[in-house]
Amino acid sequence: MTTLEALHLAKDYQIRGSGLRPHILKAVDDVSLVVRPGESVALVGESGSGKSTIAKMLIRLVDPTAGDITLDGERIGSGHRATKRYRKRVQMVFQDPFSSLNPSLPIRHQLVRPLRIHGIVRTRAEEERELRRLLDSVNLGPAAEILAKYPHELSGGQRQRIAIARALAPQPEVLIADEPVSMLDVSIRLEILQLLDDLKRQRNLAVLYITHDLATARHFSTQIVVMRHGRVVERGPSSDVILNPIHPYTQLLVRAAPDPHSEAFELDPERYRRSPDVLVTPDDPGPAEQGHWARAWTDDAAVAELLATA
Ligand SMILES: Nc1ncnc2c1ncn2[C@@H]1O[C@H](COP(=O)(O)OP(=O)(O)OP(=O)(O)O)[C@@H](O)[C@H]1O
Repeated sequence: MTTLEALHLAKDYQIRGSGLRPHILKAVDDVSLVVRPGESVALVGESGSGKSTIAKMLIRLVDPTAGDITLDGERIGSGHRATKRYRKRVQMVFQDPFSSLNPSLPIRHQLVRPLRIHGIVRTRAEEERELRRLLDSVNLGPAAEILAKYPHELSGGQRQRIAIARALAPQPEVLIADEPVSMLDVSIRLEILQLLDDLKRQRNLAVLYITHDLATARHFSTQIVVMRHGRVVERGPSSDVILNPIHPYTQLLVRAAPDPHSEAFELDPERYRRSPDVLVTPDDPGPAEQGHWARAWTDDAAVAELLATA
């Protein structure tokens, strides 16, 4: 199985404001991290700290200004073939299940394409078997019914399960999940996170979990990496970072979230269900106000489809 490593990654953007001289924004500045098989690393930090830019570099949507990305110690080559080989091994689940699926294609089509393109299936019989296996793995069924539906006929949670199934179709070894539940109704967030956790165990996946939510970061990840203004300010085993934060910024994040010694941080599912807002941090305005979080690149179903198929 595969270890994904980012070494001294950096991304600069040139910013041109009206009346201002162009300047360089260091969106990501010298970030290194390792995600090992069967392990989940949570990347946390407030809006604009550079988390999504790291995801975009790791999935090869954006070229780093500096630094390296390696799989099992090997650098990633450039060009279409190398990118396709890489994306077979490293897949991504997007934030917004309402726009990451192509609205004009039935679910069958959206799952079959990555299976065929990455050579997972060759015959019709294999196709049917693999489609059912994929739907089973995300707890969706009956298969014939789901496969015939269009995205608008599914709930947000069902769509995110399909998006996860599509990411799993190439049989990746690394999964990057960028705020995978923040657009979903609070009542189903835990289910989807539990599903990702189960899949991680069953498939020995290396998972990078990007989130604002310290409680789920602690519960679902072995390590937490805290980012601020493009840099890592603290990292360590999840419980250590949450219960004994060292950097003042991490202390601030933890203070702004529910009491780390409280049940909420233990992520008791019963309590979560009874008071669904208990895990909503100040950075997380809730599904109704999250429109602005849906960035153009995650909004674009074509990008999500491209990642699964090329
Ligand atoms: N294409 C771009 N051009 C210019 N600046 C960009 C671009 N993409 C991101 N940025 C800037 O880079 C910084 C990091 O953005 P990024 O989206 O990575 O943060 P984030 O931590 O993922 O935030 P959020 O949690 O809100 O998604 C921000 O200041 C953002 O405005």
